[in-house]
Amino acid sequence: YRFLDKIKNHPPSPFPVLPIIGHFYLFKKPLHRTLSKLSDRFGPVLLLRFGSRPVLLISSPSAADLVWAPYGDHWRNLRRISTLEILTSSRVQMMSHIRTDEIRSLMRRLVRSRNQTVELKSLFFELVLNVMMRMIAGKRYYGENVEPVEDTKRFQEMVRDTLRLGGTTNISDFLPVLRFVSRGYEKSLIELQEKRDRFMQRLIEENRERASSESSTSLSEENNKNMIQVLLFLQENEPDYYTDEIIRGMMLALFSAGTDTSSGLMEWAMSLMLNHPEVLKKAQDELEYCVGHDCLVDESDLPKLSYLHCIIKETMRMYPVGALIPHQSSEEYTVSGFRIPRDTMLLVNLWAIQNDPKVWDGPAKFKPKRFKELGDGMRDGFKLMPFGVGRRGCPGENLAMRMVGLTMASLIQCFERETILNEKIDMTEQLGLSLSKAFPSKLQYQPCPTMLNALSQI
Ligand code: HEM
Repeated sequence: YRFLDKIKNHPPSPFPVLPIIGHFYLFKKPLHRTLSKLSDRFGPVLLLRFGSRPVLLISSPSAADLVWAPYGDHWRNLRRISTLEILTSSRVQMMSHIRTDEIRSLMRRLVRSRNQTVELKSLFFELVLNVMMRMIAGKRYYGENVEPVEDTKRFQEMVRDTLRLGGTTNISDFLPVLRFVSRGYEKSLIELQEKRDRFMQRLIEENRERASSESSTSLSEENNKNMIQVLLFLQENEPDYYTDEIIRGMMLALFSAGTDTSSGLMEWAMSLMLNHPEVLKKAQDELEYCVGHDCLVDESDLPKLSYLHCIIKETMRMYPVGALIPHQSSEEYTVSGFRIPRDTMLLVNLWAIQNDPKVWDGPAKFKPKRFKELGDGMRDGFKLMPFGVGRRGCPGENLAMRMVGLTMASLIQCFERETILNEKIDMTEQLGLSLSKAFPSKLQYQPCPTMLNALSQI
């Protein structure tokens, strides 16, 4: 290992990677915690080598501006399209009816299944998938009024395979010499990718046919367009730039970056609130004060719900769903006088930064109110960056905050909930690269008597 001040103008030296893997596998700790221990022991900025690959591990807010390092071409196009065309605030706003519809459909489902046990993970995951797929392609695949047709089955199977393969740790990512062990895994990944490509291409063709058969006026109305239609419209003028491959890549990027993250955050936040009834009570009081009982909370109410906003932020601080942000320098790069070699993987340990006792007061405590005291200036010091920062920061932040905010607000406003046998929810983290719950949170929902009237109207 080398500390950052020692790597100035030196190439990375080989780091014995076995202790990391040993810790990961033997002590069964999630990787962000293992790497955090390593940083505690050797320093907050380490240059390691995994096989032939230099890896810069950052666990300190003062070094986090390294995430500004240059990035490669292959992602630049997708990035540009997502921020300038697809996830602009006006388009996200235009699609608010989809989020409202889907959240109301979830509420009807919960009213119907009162006294039955529900699993938060699948509930939120299906909600977010429906929202994302309606925004992308105008179709939903789960819940009410969804026919079990071939297309639906294919989509659901594809999602299952993605979760199964995505949740597997591939040992050859850490030790490339063991590549032969993971050949079967790599083959399954390639097959899955081909399946997803065929599925996405079919959706593109369907929308292309619809565009040519529908009147040009109905499609020129921005409100009616899904994301594929927006991209096909752009393709007409710039076919070499907006190719079908780019459209498929865009769909996949939104689908994979937006679903697990948003639903994971909702599960962590709801579980934390169930374990802290005093926080839940304050959130209920806020909703009662700001919205009342006569109508359901709406996206336009979200700016008034400042305590709910603090709960979401505090959840993201304690359980950032992207706990380790990986970047890669496409060229040799110098920052603050330190030389970062080309092709270095920059791994920012967000979890370690956001849970560092030197930076946060009592970081293991769930204390939403700390954000009321600290205000929004927190970001400036790179102490809290659950969506990343700068030009590689998450382009879906606005969408995610609206979707998560409205779902949480609706559940808090309309339902009373009981954990199974009133036990505390187990907050153990799953092993793996993303930060998800090891055990699903299960509970029963009962509509609040005061909200029955408003609920009966949806
Ligand atoms: C709670 C929800 C979410 C969280 C916590 C989250 C977090 C993140 C983080 C940490 C990154 C990496 C930033 C970096 O590399 O510096 C990222 C990237 C990205 N996110 Fe999100 N995200 C969320 C929801 C979404 C949604 C809803 C979408 C879109 C529909 C989305 C689309 C993307 C895309 C396309 C990237 C890649 C950007 C790039 O590499 O340039 N995310 N997100």
